[in-house]
Amino acid sequence: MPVTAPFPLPAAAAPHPLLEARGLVRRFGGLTAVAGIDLSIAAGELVSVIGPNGAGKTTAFNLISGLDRPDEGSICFDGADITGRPPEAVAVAGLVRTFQHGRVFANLSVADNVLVGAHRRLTAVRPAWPVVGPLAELALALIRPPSVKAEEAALREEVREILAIFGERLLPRIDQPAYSLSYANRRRVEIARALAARPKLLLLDEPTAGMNQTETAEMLEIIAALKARGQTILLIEHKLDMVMRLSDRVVVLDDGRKIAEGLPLAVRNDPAVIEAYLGHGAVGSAARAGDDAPSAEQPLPLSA
Ligand SMILES: Nc1ncnc2c1ncn2[C@@H]1O[C@H](COP(=O)(O)OP(=O)(O)OP(=O)(O)O)[C@@H](O)[C@H]1O
Repeated sequence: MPVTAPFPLPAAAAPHPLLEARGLVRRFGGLTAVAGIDLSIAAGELVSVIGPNGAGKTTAFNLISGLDRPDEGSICFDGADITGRPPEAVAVAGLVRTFQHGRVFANLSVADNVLVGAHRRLTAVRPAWPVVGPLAELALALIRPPSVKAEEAALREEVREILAIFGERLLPRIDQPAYSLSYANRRRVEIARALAARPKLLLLDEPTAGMNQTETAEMLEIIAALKARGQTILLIEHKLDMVMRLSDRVVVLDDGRKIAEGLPLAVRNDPAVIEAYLGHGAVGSAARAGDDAPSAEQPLPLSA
């Protein structure tokens, strides 16, 4: 499914890497969920984070996106220190995420859900006046002068372009409330909303969780097309086929630590990675059987 929308991507102002997290630590009581992780991503890269259940992937995402604060470590994004900053500020900086289980505004239409993502980009209806700004915004929203109407019309057109990325999945439902959508469509709407913010870095937390094979294949094509037009993406994904096909680089977490990082095939064949998924015995028996590692036809048994 081709990405037809030509809407522009924001340019990253910073020298590479776009994101650089160093020494991230997050403890929950006696449990260290993230135990000193470094993670970087350059503009235009697609990096996947994989690892067994409980490895610390979502916790790391929460730290990077401002949903949670690290106990130790620093996060630099596009040249600015965003460590411990709230999610709204991180999103304004250009780092936008989606969630493992998909979050949409159930009573808003598909179009309005996506428009919410573009809210920060409004200028005509959001005068940057101190103190009276919010009141002026309310007045402008009620009066709707031509400048506000023109901005809204342009954004609504952009929403259509973004929805077109998902083929016929969302466009015919543009005015339907999100609660009436299928699970897979709600997840697509969430990604569309993230794209409406024109993120410099898009964090996708298991975008195909709960999707069937056809839906997963479609999502793979969409992510590949986003990548092809230069979108920088950090992806958590359990489906290894997808990871292998999409990633420039793969980071493997286990027990809160980074145990491997590199090109997809190298990571897949890394004994430490195989061990993390299969345990010592499985690596031993694979070697005895003459296999160095699970092959592309015999993927690591990542959980769905
Ligand atoms: N808020 C929390 N309070 C206590 N423990 C937590 C909290 N959030 C995560 N954990 C624990 O931290 C560890 C890492 O969890 P996390 O969700 O980051 O793993 P994950 O790699 O994303 O797993 P999955 O693939 O199952 O989503 C787990 O042991 C989890 O139970």
